[in-house]
Amino acid sequence: MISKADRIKELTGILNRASKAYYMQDTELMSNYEYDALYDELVQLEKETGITLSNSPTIHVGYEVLSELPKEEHEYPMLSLDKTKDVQVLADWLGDQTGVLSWKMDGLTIVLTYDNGELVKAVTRGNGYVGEVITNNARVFKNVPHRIAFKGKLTLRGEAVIKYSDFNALNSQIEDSEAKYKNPRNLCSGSVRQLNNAVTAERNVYFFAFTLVVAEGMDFYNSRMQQFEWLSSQGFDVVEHVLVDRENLPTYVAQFADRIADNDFPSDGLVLILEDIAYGESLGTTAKFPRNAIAFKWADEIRETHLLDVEWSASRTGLINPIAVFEPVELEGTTVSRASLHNISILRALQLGKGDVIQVYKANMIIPQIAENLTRSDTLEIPKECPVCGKPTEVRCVNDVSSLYCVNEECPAKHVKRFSLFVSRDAFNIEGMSEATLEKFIQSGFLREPADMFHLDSYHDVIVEMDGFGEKSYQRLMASIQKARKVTLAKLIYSLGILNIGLSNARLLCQHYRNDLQAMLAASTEELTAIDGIGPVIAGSFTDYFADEQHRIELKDLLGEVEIEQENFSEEGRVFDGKVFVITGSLEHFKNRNNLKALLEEKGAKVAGSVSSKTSYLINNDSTSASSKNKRARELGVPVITEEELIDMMKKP
Ligand SMILES: NC(=O)c1ccc[n+]([C@@H]2O[C@H](COP(=O)([O-])OP(=O)(O)OC[C@H]3O[C@@H](n4cnc5c(N)ncnc54)[C@H](O)[C@@H]3O)[C@@H](O)[C@H]2O)c1
Ligand SMILES: [Zn+2]
Repeated sequence: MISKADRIKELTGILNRASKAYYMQDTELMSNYEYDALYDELVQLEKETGITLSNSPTIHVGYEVLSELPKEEHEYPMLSLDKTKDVQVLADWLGDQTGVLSWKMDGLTIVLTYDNGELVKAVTRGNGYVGEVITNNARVFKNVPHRIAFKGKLTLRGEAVIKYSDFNALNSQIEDSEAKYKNPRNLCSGSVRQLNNAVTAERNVYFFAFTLVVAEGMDFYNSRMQQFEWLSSQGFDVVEHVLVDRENLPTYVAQFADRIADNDFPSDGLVLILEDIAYGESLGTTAKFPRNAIAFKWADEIRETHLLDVEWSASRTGLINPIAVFEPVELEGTTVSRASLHNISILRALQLGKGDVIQVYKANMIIPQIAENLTRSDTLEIPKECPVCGKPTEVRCVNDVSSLYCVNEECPAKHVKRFSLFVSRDAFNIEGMSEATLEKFIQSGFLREPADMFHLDSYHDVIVEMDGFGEKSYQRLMASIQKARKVTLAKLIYSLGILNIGLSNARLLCQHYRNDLQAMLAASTEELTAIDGIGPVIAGSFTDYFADEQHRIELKDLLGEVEIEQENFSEEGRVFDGKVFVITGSLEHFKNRNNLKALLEEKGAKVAGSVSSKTSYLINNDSTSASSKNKRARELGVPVITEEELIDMMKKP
């Protein structure tokens, strides 16, 4: 049995490592549930023994500020909040006072300062004493007023947050499943702490005020509610709130709870602050918490169940993720049977084994997690072999987080990227084949080389049983694969993912050889370099790729599956041979720039990114625009034409 003092030391270390990962590296060494439980244990031990180490997380707030952003000390230090999960404790805490109950928003806390009616400063909470200056970023938040009617000095605090809907929309545009953002809080933290505010502007960050710190010369009649009302009148969005007393508190808490599932703004609980400002301030603070406010965290609905298995899911970068599979349980209204275990560190901390009795819950009422392992058999083996390729795995430790990796360069799990290109719009254009689907097929061993794409029908029975699949979606996918069999040679070459061979280079090659693939493959690097537009690097990539016997076999297999569409490479169609175009501004006739570019290239033109003395035409529908391209074109005497004029030119022989 270790002594209490030793346990205090141990817990302080564990919690500090977890905080560092959580706040600074956007990773988690343990669930919030476990963090809070260990934290409570530490608080208890510190109370019993009277020992608090100088680096104890119970007396420090937030994260150390290590970014490249400028730092600034807060005029009024920002503390954390004491918490409870018990409505009764919350009611007792309020006693005979009235309080203001609001969402505890889950983003990044920011302090704004206005002077003479202007936003002059925005600083993050940081470690509570020193934060990062992000004034220019705050200016591009969706709803922060740049000017207000009040001319005195105003300091207020609030939470910068990103909506679930915006978070999901952004993630859906990221094809690479590992580059996706983990949650709106991580995304918000990254978006607000940018060095370039153009990035912040795109992320739709909202700011909700929750504390008025000072408003010079203003009298709020000692009321938090008055302060909130006044902030609204100045143009701020104030966190949604309601005035409560001990009697009606439980009803209001229940009403907030009912709305979590539909709330587009992420929250991780509620905050209760005393309505009486002066009385609240007279209570003072502890080392870490103000005494005039308290946070309420949702008492998670916890269910006991049995761990059936841990699945290991390999991904493109080689990372192998553990997923717990358990006997299905009802949680917050849905049936749950799986929960991510995140990484090896979390898995080891839980000492799992098949058949263990585990407690599961939904974090913030949304994401299934394992809270506790009651039986801790610790018999689970971490696979020594990759579930996909069978080659040895490796546990790697980065920033105190251990994760399992497949180190085999040839592991099919890593081929997802390659197949993503293969099915993309400019290549085989297989609609409905998402990266997630590719990953499943590759993991199951259905896709090893490109030609395999056309044999997926042999796995019909397995595919229709897969998660997210049914007979209907299977048929739809097969139909788009069938459709894709007809392809131009240029697209086929592009689809192979040869280094430096984009679609336009593949087109150049096909044009030059009039689609004669054998001649293309027989050409030497020197011969290819002689083609206009093909340099030694591109030529070298092409010949290197096909010097590999395996690549030639794969190409042959693929050719056996497809029908090459003949293209017209006759000189007549090439009305823009040797011309150089630059496109700027928005387009009306063509869907997008890539479309127009492809058409121009087909007609023999080159499309460049900037105007130079070599430019033949600048395409711009607004010839009066003050854009730099327009200006440069005028300086150089390059004709500026509209899309209409361009279309006319194409018609001419
Ligand atoms: N999983 C891990 O490894 C890990 C590590 C560290 C921390 N954590 C989690 O973070 C928590 C501690 O976080 P914290 O100290 O940053 O914040 P907190 O949970 O103590 O929350 C207090 C802060 O919430 C903000 N806030 C949001 N809405 C508000 C409102 N309406 N009114 C007033 N304040 C509002 C304020 O900035 C306030 O300071 C832990 O309980 C734990 O769950 C997890
Ligand atoms: Zn592998």
